[in-house]
Amino acid sequence: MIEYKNVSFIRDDRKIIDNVSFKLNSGENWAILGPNGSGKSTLFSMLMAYTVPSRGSVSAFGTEFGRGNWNTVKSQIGIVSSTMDRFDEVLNKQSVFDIVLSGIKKTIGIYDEVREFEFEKTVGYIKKFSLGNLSDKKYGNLSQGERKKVLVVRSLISNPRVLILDEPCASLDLYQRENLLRTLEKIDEQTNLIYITHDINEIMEFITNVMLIKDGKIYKSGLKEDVLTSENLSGLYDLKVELEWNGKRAWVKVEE
Ligand SMILES: Nc1ncnc2c1ncn2[C@@H]1O[C@H](COP(=O)(O)OP(=O)(O)OP(=O)(O)O)[C@@H](O)[C@H]1O
Repeated sequence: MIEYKNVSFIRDDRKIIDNVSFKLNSGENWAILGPNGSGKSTLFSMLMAYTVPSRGSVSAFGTEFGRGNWNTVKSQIGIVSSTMDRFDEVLNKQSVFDIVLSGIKKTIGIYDEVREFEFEKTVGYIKKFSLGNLSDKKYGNLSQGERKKVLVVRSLISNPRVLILDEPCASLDLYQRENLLRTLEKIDEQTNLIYITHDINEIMEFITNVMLIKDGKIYKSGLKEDVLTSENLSGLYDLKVELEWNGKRAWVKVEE
């Protein structure tokens, strides 16, 4: 579905992304881990054309970036990241229902006539993702966790083939984090996730593959069980850590 071939992104003679090759196949959900500034957001912002590779090629759904209509590709990719924060002023005044509905229209705000099937689809998504109690509330009055959830559902309503979640649980308390993770569990299999995080504990059962990025390079990548090991994480963070599994989720202990 998505393929990066020998991709580099160079700024001021610095290789921010260094010769990355990566393939996301249908049915896979990837978690992306790496130290601050390792290039995680830059790597995947290429899919939204926020960043253009300096070398190599990026393809999605059979179209190579720069050689086909990337707007058609982008219409099949959703993203929830802090880049949405710049729309807060507009979003704050809107109801949760309208924000979810605007995901069908792919606009910030509703400007066109709403057709009945669009209204019904929104009702369905509000119900499926348990947003009924918030539906009439203004976005500006929601908690951080509720806001993130609304933005995720807004992205999902356009049935993206790939959804990029860039640190969706950052700054959420434990309760709100778990609530958001439960929401992600309800996502259809047709949507493949790219889940960027700093927290190993957020890597849920639905994550099938993991990529570890260090200094713009892939440090390790593959099946979750193979990549998430004490040895790999110790090397990734230059810190002696021990990974423990509690059933289906893992967490790390830093060794003294
Ligand atoms: N357009 C650009 N021009 C110059 N430097 C850039 C550009 N885009 C990203 N960088 C730099 O590239 C590095 C990687 O940034 P990026 O945000 O991708 O890292 P990250 O792994 O997502 O970090 P974090 O975990 O802190 O969010 C940073 O040092 C950043 O300042």
